[in-house]
Amino acid sequence: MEVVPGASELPLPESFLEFLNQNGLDPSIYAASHSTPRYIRLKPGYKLEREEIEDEIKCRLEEVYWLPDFYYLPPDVRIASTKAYQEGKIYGIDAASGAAVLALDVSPGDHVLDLCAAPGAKLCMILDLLGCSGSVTGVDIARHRLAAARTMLQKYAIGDQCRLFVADGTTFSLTPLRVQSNSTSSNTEVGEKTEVYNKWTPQRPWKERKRIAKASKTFSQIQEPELIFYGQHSGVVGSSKHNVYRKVNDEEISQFGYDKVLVDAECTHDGSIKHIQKYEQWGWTTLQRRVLEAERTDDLTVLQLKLLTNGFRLLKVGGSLVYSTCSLTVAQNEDVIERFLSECASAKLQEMDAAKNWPCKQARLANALRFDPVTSSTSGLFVAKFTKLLS
Ligand SMILES: C[S@@+](CC[C@H](N)C(=O)[O-])C[C@H]1O[C@@H](n2cnc3c(N)ncnc32)[C@H](O)[C@@H]1O
Repeated sequence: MEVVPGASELPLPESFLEFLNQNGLDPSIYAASHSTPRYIRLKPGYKLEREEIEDEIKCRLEEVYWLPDFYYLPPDVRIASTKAYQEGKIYGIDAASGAAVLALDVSPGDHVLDLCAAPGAKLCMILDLLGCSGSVTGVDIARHRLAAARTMLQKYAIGDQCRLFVADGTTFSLTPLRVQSNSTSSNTEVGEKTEVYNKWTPQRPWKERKRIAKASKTFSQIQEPELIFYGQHSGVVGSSKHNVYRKVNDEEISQFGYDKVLVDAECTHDGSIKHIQKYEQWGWTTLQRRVLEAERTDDLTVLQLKLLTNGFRLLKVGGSLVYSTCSLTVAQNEDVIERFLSECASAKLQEMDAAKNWPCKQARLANALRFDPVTSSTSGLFVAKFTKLLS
């Protein structure tokens, strides 16, 4: 496949330039990609170690003026081999991703759902913002990716209030464990032995390991979300399986659903030039096949709408949902949102209080925002926030 040194000064393959063209995106938005800084976030409590960390990585950590606890470094600085990273004092996370999490406005005590959680950078930030009450439920359809998120929780020692489910976010239906339901829709049989969750341990009994191995091969046949991690204060320990997997009706969800939901949807990743550049090694034909084919992008917009709709269904009245993608196409963002708003009368696009001084652009819809490398010096990201009205 011919690779054209386009207006972006990056060797972008012809098919990607064509994809940009078809979606009305100017390749020059990537012109600044080589100089886009590397961003890190300091784990709360480690601010005083900033100088020590600077000595180790041999450069200054410059504060991101519009995003608390975020710093930027020259793009070529590597952090993976540093002690600060290995000891879990710093996270590598793009500032635009940080903005999407900040837009959620997480408060201590919130019950938060992260519907496309893996590999977990935003999940970690949500947990850091949560304080010591409330819970976070992370869901992802890709088991190996969610297992990587679990490793991150352990590395940063922040999993105490978190539970992770391998599940399809378009049908996931479990509410946070605060539901005090009078529901008669109990599915516990009279006399059924009540199994209660004990402290989570990575050692799974043989029978369960066998079931997991089978399940990971045939996800499409699994009906039930698979709990692959839960922290001591996630609400799971001491709860019965019946309670964790209890089905609740929509009326109960409007009262006891999640306070905040993040739908960081699967997308073509075209806003993240670092992701696209990985195809230089994987092969540009793989990019064509996996990302750009029209059939795949059509399926994606259907998936995005389903994820958004289901995430919103699980939100309680008065709660907030943030929808983000690292695509800059209108089809995966504004079009999905417009369709969703036309189908869901209780959804209202909301202004993002945190966004007052963010260096981003207004999207085609009022209150929705776009980050791109040229305007924001970040990776590309689309962010919109909704609130749930009483219907
Ligand atoms: C953009 S990534 C999420 C990144 C993540 N929020 C983070 O900050 O690390 C999109 C994720 O959606 C997941 N995904 C795709 N289809 C899904 C579905 N039907 N249900 C749940 N997750 C899905 C993918 O496995 C992928 O991990």
